[in-house]
Amino acid sequence: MQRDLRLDNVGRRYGLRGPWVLRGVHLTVPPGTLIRIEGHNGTGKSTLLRLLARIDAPSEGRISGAPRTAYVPERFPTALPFTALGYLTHLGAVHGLSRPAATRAALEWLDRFGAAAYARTPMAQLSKGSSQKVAVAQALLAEPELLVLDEAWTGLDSAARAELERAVAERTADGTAVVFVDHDPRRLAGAPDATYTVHDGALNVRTGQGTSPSTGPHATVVVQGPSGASLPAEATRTATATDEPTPGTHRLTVPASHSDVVLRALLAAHPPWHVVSVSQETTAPSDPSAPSDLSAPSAPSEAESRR
Ligand SMILES: Nc1ncnc2c1ncn2[C@@H]1O[C@H](COP(=O)(O)OP(=O)(O)OP(=O)(O)O)[C@@H](O)[C@H]1O
Repeated sequence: MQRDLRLDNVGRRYGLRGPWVLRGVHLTVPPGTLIRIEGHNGTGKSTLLRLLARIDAPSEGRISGAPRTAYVPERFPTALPFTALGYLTHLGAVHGLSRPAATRAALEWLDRFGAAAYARTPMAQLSKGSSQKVAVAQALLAEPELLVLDEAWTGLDSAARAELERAVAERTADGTAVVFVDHDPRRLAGAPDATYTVHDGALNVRTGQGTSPSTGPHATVVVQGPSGASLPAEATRTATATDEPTPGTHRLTVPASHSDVVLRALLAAHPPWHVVSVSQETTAPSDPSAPSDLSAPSAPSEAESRR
């Protein structure tokens, strides 16, 4: 099965004679990549994400590839006749988990997002924030190959926002492709492999945001390993830069939102790597003016919500 999702010359308009919302869109989403989509209101970001999630079809052009996909829509339907746990368990079963495994996974995700107390609350009675946690949990539960997040952070409290950033970092390190839209430019700053802008119906790659992103908070992790050992693949894949200042001592620059995942990979290696220091820079990695010690990645700050 082809796991790369590919859009070739894709166009979408609503209605036979409606204006083109998107036209001539070419995009390939390889496994393990993190892609940010930005653009002004109403430019077609959600339209593009619905096409990527394959819940909408293009009016012209072709979409190929069939990764197992999970999607968090901009507006999650809450009036469902289930409890939060019942809904997630049902979806887990749809995704092929046994019922006990689905229940276990559902409870784990609700717990990670601080919503375990609402497991048995009917969906229709959940607050906006709690139902957003269910929306996010249903997508992560599926362990997808492609995760499509349409403003999934909106409505979450700061702990849950940080948890979702961690979950994205874990998924991409595991080979899941993640495509997201978020109104906060600081969301996963420095982490995306590519950023695209939707403008006038076209999708343009934003220059200066290639495989070595230079914006956003980064952490510098210094580790020492067994002599001659290579860094774990998960760590090198996530790092935006690595070097070996002295033999056996490696320095990795990683997006702050991904530092947990890198540390876990280093500590779980056989034999484990020795972590000498972790420090966070709150500005671009090239700016040496603001380093500060860090034992755990800080929660991202949130721009004022549009809604
Ligand atoms: N189901 C639909 N039927 C008709 N028009 C639609 C439909 N969905 C979107 N549109 C129109 O397509 C255009 C792009 O909408 P879309 O929601 O994709 O933009 P967006 O960039 O995600 O906007 P926002 O940032 O406000 O969420 C808008 O003009 C919108 O009115």
